[in-house]
Amino acid sequence: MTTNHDQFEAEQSRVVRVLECIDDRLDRLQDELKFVKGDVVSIRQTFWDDVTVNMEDASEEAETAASIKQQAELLSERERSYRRAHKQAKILQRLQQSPYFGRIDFQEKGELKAEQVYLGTGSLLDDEGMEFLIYDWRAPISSLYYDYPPGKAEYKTPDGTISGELALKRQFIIRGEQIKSMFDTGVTIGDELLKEVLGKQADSQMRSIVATIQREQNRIIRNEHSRLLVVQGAAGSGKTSAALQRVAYLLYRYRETLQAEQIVLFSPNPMFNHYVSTVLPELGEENMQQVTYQEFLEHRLQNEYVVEDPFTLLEYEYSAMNKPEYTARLQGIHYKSSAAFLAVIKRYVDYLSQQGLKFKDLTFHDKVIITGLEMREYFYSLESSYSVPNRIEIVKDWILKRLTDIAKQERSKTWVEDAIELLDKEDYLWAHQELKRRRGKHEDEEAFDDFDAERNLLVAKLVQEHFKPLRKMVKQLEFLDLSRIYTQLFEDGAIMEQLCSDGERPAEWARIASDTLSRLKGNIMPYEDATPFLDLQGRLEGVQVNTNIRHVFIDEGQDYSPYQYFYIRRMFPRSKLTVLGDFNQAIFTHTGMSNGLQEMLAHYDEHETEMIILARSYRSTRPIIEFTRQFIEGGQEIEPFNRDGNKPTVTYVSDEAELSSRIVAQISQLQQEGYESIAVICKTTAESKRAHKMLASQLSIRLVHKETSVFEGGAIVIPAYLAKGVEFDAVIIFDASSDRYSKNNERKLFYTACTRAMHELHLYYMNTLSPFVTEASDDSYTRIK
Ligand SMILES: Nc1ncnc2c1ncn2[C@@H]1O[C@H](COP(=O)(O)OP(=O)(O)OP(=O)(O)O)[C@@H](O)[C@H]1O
Repeated sequence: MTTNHDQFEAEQSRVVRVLECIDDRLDRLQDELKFVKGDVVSIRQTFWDDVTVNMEDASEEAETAASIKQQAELLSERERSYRRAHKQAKILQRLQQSPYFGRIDFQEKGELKAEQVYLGTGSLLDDEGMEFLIYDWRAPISSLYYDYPPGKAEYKTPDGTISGELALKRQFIIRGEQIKSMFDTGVTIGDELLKEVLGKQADSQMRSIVATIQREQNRIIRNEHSRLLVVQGAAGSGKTSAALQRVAYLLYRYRETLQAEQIVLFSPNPMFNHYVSTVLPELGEENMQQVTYQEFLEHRLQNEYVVEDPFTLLEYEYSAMNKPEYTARLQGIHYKSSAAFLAVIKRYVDYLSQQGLKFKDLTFHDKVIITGLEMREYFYSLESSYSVPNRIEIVKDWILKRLTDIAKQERSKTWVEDAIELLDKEDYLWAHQELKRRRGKHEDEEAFDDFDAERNLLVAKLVQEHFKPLRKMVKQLEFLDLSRIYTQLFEDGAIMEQLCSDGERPAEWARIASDTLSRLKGNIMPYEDATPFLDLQGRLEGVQVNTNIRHVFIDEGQDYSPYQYFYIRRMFPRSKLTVLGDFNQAIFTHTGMSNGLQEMLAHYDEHETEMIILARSYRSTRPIIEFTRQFIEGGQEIEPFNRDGNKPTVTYVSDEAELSSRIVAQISQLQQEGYESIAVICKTTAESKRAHKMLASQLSIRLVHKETSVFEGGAIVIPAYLAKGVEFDAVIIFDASSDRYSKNNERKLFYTACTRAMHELHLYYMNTLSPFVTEASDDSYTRIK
């Protein structure tokens, strides 16, 4: 009978054997790499030596081209081999650190014996190339490990479903050639390993979760059929983690056709980009593109406007309640983010198709040469059944042609005479040679009118140079006055009346309109106007969509409005979409995930859509989850992962001096207990600055602001909305008083802030405590006087 000890010994000696194989393979690969690298270098150095360059006649030219092509092909083949070998070496080096983390024994129906399947972060074949010593965690068979306890099980392959019996499921923690721990599990992925992983301290960068992916997370990762995959998950339920593993999975599954740069992740802020940037390289994959929605907008708006950042908008939402225009602005934000406003923009384009387009005057040397009015008349004289973008295209060609004529007339103007006098010798030389070239064969013959001909050439060139910027502008359709077209919607009440009935317009429309106009005066585009503005531009000029992108991921999906969803979908028409969010963390008052998503869902057939709910939360200890889930509606549904810890504390302080000394003492104590990442979370930037000023004189603490792009450990002060998506060993809520967090729109912000804590959560308040806490049960936290 085999004992546990025997099993351990057997596994241990297998680890040693596999590592020997890895070492051996790596040695050979290093030699190969050296060799191929040598090849590449020498081909590059002697590239031209081996090419016969001869341009005497057409056939020689063709031969030269063929010889260059041959050399280039050889070079790129060698470079490809190098990259392949390099990637393989990287995988082996990773496996050297820890060859595998799991084993399953699976007996396929009809087979006599169970196959032992060891799972790691890459695959490894034995020397004969017959048997897998390690399976990549993304291989079809590996999904058994994540999906089933021992017993009947099945997995999908591209050729169909394979069923059988799972006889054993074993987990390992292996470092180098040592098995540190090993246990057999009954349930899907045993709690033991997960507890161990989750009990660790926060890293300054996110970790990969391959060894402990949970069954419902695996559904997200391996989903292949949905065009729209929506994940609604509690705070800390592993949405971001699952999304990143999904990227790694897709890159593996479709490795022949899908590149990392064909995947885009919309992330909440630049710091988050840094936080998640190591997960994919750790798994041997390249990072996908990452972009914040604001960067995405700014890229499309080019230089015309700077887009107001969403954080400024949030600050406004949470701190400008007393301003006179507050209600109108909020209503405006809400309206401009809605599907109703999208419908207005569509109708506005129909309206503009008949009347109302604005064009800019074109000036040359401070003189108007083609008026906006002329362009408008020309536009509306065109066949009205043509689409607006088509007609704009025709107007563009018409303007360019007119510019050519105008340029010709300019040649006789005095400014040209003057400018010609100032030309360099090189210009004259150019004209001389150009003339010769144009004459071709008779180049030796000097004609008596050469002087005039050269001068004419110079004049034409000079005028052309002066018209270049203008032509460029026209080609970029800048003659269309988009700003005025957009503002007209707010200026001219009659248009809006025509576009939507009284009931459809928000009650405060007049104030929204005047507030919008005053905001659009500068070159800062309000956040809520940027998307409709760009959409309008696309509808008038023709959209330049991105068909290269195959997968778009939207993290913190609850913070995107219906209009933004629509716009993203339109910009990436060939892309599948994965949206991850938590409507309980919808901190922008104007959005609300269900709204935006419901609009989206309507655009997809049911069979193309999947919604997965993650109810289990892994980030925080059980006491923290039991405390925080009371702040939100339906919070009881959130299931804490069973990890013990201290109850959150709530401390009353009488004044700011006490607040600061208590927090300083708390941070020191946490540091003594070994916690490294400690965040003092504030409601706004203003509060963060104040808190930082108070604390920085007594201990080393950094202030995080919206431009911070690197996520580091240590003690920090951070506004709640920037802490989205990230986590800390310990969280201190700087001011949990009722005057900070009591209104409905502050509830989710408060919840988001508190759920950033992994191991410890401490709240401080002056005067009265936030009702979100007083409504929670007394025994879910410890009161400190
Ligand atoms: N299967 C898992 N195995 C190990 N750790 C996990 C697993 N799932 C989640 N975690 C851990 O739980 C924490 C929270 O995960 P993640 O940030 O992905 O959650 P989230 O749903 O995106 O959270 P939030 O919405 O609050 O930002 C991370 O530390 C992550 O490593």
